[in-house]
Amino acid sequence: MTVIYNLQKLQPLWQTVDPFLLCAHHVDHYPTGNEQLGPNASLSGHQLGQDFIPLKDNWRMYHGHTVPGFPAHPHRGFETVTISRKGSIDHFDSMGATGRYGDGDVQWLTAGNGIQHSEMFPLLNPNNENPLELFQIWLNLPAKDKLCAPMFTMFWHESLPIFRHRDSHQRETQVDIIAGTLANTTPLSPPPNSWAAEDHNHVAIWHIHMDAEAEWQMPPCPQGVNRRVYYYQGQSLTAGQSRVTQGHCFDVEPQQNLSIVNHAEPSHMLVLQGRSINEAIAQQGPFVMNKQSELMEAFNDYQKTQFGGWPWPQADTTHPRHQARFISVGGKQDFPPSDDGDTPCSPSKPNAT
Ligand SMILES: O=C(Oc1cc(O)cc(O)c1C(=O)O)c1ccc(O)c(O)c1
Repeated sequence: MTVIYNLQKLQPLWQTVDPFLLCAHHVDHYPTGNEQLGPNASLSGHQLGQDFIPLKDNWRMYHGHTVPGFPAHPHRGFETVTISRKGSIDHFDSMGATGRYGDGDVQWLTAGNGIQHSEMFPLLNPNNENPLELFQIWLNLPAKDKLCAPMFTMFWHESLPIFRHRDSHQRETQVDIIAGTLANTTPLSPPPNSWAAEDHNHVAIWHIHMDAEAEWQMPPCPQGVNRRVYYYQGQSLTAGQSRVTQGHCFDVEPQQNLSIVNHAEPSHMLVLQGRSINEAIAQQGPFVMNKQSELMEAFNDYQKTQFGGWPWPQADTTHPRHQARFISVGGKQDFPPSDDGDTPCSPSKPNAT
């Protein structure tokens, strides 16, 4: 029996289904970093401010001019989940929260009634290349929660639950659990207004790594839950009875086990799963509401209040090169768990270029 369907080639912005709105996978091979933490290379050939297509190098500046990334911009009506895999991200927002995270950490930001934030990718290594890889996922909020208070949540990679399975040949499948229980592995708590906060919505965000030739059965989920698998790195595998090559996504019949047999190369997949919110969507750029009139209200409110303003020196502010990972929210600092029990240093003043 076929248990996968809608097999399709991945588009530059990965195609998503309700309750997800967007999934961007950024992979950039940045060169060494300069004094300003930007690329130590010529920027000619990059369409500065709008550099999304790597025409010249295999890296992009996105909306950045000096440092790559996304300088201050607003959101309303949904959540961003940023899964860093390689490299660092400097966060600043209109609530006064800031931080540096990366290398597997996950930031979950409930934009709710409105927030401005910046996400810059500082190139911290002046002597070597600065690879960056991250996923930015937009998870919709239901009408009842679209205007909730914004909230900043950080999952340090040291605390993320990991599910591990070894097949009969000791080949491993590892699943990093950002949301959604898998077998007996439960996730960290999502933000309280998230669609993921209600168990019966079965929201899952899983990052899967399978050894070459590993075999694993993804357990079923309830009828009516959308489960989409993005196969983005590897060579090929068999999902159910279908051969799938890297660079494709497919949907899974929820009520059946999905057998995955990996072929000769290690494979990486992302799973986005959840019950549909099933409400009308009115979207313009960074605002996602249910009706046109609510979009107008969003633009008017943003013009009037700037969603709290911008309390930082610049729209593309970064932290100093040697700043370790941290967050500061509501004046309270938090650091990744350390093995040696040492208290990490407090953050220093941010950079203004
Ligand atoms: O790239 C797009 O979205 C983003 C990805 C990020 O990693 C951070 C961000 O702040 C954004 C963003 O807010 O735009 C994107 C979004 C929509 C779209 O039509 C695109 O072509 C790209």
